[in-house]
Amino acid sequence: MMEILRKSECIRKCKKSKIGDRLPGTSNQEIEDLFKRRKPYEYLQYCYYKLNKVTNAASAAYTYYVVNSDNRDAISNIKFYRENAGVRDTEFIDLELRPYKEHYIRAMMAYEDELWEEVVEEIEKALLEFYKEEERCRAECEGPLLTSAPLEFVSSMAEHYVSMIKCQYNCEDQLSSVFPEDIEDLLPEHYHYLQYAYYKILQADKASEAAASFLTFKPDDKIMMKNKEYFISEGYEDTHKPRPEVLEYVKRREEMRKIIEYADKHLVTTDYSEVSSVHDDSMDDMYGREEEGEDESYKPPFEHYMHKYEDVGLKIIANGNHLNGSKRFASEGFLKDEQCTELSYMIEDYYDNENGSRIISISDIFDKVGSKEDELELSLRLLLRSSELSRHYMQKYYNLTALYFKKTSIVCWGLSKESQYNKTCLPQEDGSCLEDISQLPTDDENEYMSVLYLKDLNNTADLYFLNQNKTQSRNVSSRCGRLVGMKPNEYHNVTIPDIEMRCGVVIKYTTNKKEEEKDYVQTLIALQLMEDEKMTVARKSSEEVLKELKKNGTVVSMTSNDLRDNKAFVADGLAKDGECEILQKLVKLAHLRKINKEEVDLFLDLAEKARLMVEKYFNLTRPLYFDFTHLVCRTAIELKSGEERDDLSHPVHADNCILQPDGSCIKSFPAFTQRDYSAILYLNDEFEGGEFFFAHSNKTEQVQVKPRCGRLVGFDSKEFHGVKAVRKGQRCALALWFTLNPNYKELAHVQARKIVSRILQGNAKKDPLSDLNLDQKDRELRENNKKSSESQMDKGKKSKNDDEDIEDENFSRQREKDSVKDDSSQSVGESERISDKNKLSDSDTLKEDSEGRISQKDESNQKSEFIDSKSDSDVFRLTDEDDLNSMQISEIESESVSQIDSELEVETAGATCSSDVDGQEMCGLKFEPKIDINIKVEKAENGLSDSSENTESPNEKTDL
Ligand SMILES: O=C(O)CCC(=O)C(=O)O
Ligand SMILES: [Fe+2]
Repeated sequence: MMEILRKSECIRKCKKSKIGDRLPGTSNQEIEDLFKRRKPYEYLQYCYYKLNKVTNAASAAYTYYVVNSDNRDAISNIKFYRENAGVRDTEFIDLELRPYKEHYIRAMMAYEDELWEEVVEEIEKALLEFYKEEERCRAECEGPLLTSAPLEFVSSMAEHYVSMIKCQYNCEDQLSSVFPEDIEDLLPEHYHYLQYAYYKILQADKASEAAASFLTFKPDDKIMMKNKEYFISEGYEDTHKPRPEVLEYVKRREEMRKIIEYADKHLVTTDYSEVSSVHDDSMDDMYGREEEGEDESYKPPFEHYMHKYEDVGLKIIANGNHLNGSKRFASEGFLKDEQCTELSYMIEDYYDNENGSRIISISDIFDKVGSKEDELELSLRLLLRSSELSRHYMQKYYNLTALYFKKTSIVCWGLSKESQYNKTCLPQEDGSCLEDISQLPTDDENEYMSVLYLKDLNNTADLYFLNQNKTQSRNVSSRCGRLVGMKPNEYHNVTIPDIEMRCGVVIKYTTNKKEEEKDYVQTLIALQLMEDEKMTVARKSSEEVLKELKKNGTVVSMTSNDLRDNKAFVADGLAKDGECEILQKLVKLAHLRKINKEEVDLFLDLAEKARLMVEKYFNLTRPLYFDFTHLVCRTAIELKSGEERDDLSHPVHADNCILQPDGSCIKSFPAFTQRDYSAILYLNDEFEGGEFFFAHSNKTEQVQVKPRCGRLVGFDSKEFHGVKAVRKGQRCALALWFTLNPNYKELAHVQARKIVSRILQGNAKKDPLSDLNLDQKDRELRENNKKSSESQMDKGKKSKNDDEDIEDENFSRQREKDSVKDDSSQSVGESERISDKNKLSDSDTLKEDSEGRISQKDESNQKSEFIDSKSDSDVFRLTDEDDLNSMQISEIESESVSQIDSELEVETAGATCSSDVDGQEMCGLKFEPKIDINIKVEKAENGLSDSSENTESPNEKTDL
């Protein structure tokens, strides 16, 4: 077969040099995805229903529900079949549940109950079935191939063969979907369980064999290596041998992998839009290229991690095979447009060096921060966050155990034209020039390098990678958020653009801790010190605000004790009725682009009060920062008379981790791990439903809180909670997420505060955002901002009683066992990426979180994914420049209240349809089995909306 692949490669080369590359073909991906999502069952259940075959319909509906448990129709259909069609629980059968899954699930349950014999029995059965299923899957790959373009015989064969192998290789991943999510390393996991269960039932020989089998899949697993030592020391060396089926399986996969790798390297069809071959070389390096000094031992771990990153928007667009060298890749999705702009601003006032490049180090930037207002500081923090994300990604991509920053800088080319005239300069990504490509440093095996581009330059300033002979190059264009990874000694050149500058964050990394960049670490420390200083000043004014709150009747009405020991509290009276009304209008008016400064000021003021309450109640020793703030109103869609809903508007989730089916919550990428505390300030109670509740890890309800104007619920972001559906009326709330990590400070918040303070002080400019980045203005603003935060704090004070001291006791009354977590080690930016795609394993959590981190252009999608589709939501956030700019308009237009009210009426009355994820309009829901709408309630087998412990709304009992 290898011979055929080689021949095919040869024919392609010939054709390509004469005729050019063939166009990319159409893919079956969409259809495959639909099947993966079990879409046909949705139709099937409807057809069965129409044919009056209710039990079959129920099973089809259930099969669909298993992987679409967020889907509104899937849920209401199950409910319908159970409650209206009398289908019993036992009759809901997952038609896709294969025996290997069933046994595996049973084994998991037995494991929970520590029934070791049963674990062994079930896992052994699961294994048998798994191998059978895997074989079946491979056999199915041998079907006909839908080729995209007519090929000659040899190439057809090669293409067919390779796609078959790829399909077969994929079988393991396909089978790894056991629950709705994939289980990574499902097959090895079997042996892990087996090893433990055999050990528990004192069959150490079998346990030792299972351990050896597991290690065949994962030879570096530390725990299992320890176990191995144990078994050997206990005299089970003889039995420490992998099972034959394991050896066979692993060997087969390795062979398949090699073929795929070869094919990817030599039979690749170029994607014109992303990576293109610039000048094709002659035929002479056609064979034996693998011997050309490329590191054959290197295998990018695409299989697991990299796919996970793709799911959250970090997508590999070219790997080493596409780029002429094994240790090169290009991925994208690392920065949003506005973040690129933000980072590009930072480098404007620096100078070029004699090469014509501009190299700005982290410490250069930090030096400027000292004398500037917050924006530069926040941009620097963004730089640190995105560098951290790049580091994290590089480490995973190259499968390294540790990777440290060695040199971090922003490098730009093209501001000065000098280098253009300097013919001896071969510009490099790190800002240096080579006279000759052979001058490249020799490989330092500890060193890696990445470039994160900040500009979209349409093929005018590409990076060219050369092959070992320097005869053939591949290029990657500069695009905002695109990351290129390489070894620093890779042969490459940069093209300098004609008119614009070409900028990227260039990082050199090292696997050697001793070489870690001091500047980077020192900058982090210095930023922290700055923070501490600022906080000392801020503390003073915060005491004032808290006093004021107390005086105005804000009370902590429920503490952790009243909230089933959740690390949480409820406070009342934080906002007055009039204030709640103003904020509700703000949501509507932002929508209509008519907001004014007082409203935004109030928004900021209340957000700040909420922040202080949380800080105070939890007795935090470190400051809390706004991570994300938004105002959201949900309007229920009218149901027909007789219709009821008992589902959830926000499914049970935690705000900073991903709730797993087993009740654990994974606090790691890609969750919003930086979020430490959450708070919701409610603005009204003229609606039905919409109760907030804390929940157990199994998603059942613990205790409810009924929203009302001025009521604040504050809690540790790790607490499980949810929101019941809004059945009637409109529910408005200000939702706030806080972080202890200043690197996640919300830039928009700082900017908005600045703009408002300027306007409030009568300094209004025509375009308040236009000069935010100018030094001089910044200095001026800094002063204003200081004053304004004080003035904001004083706002609304009528009389001041300095003798009245805050009773700290009430705030700190519920001092929790849990200490405040330090998340500063979390890699940044990660979560921002997630938001863009809503694709995590536990979609509930993501949906919640996703709202927080989206760029404006994504918002329409995001909103519709996130919201309860039986309600319509309006959102106001500070991240929209247009909204902030429109404050100017409202100053001039100055709306009358009656006008505003009539607009509101019109809007609310019209809000009876909502968009689903695909943007389709859905109106008038009926209780008939349906397809294509989303909502979330409990799994069918747990009983729908099984809310157990409803409590009354809380009483006011503790005085501030
Ligand atoms: O609106 C609420 O009461 C809570 C919302 C929430 O939990 C969230 O957005 O994460
Ligand atoms: Fe939440």
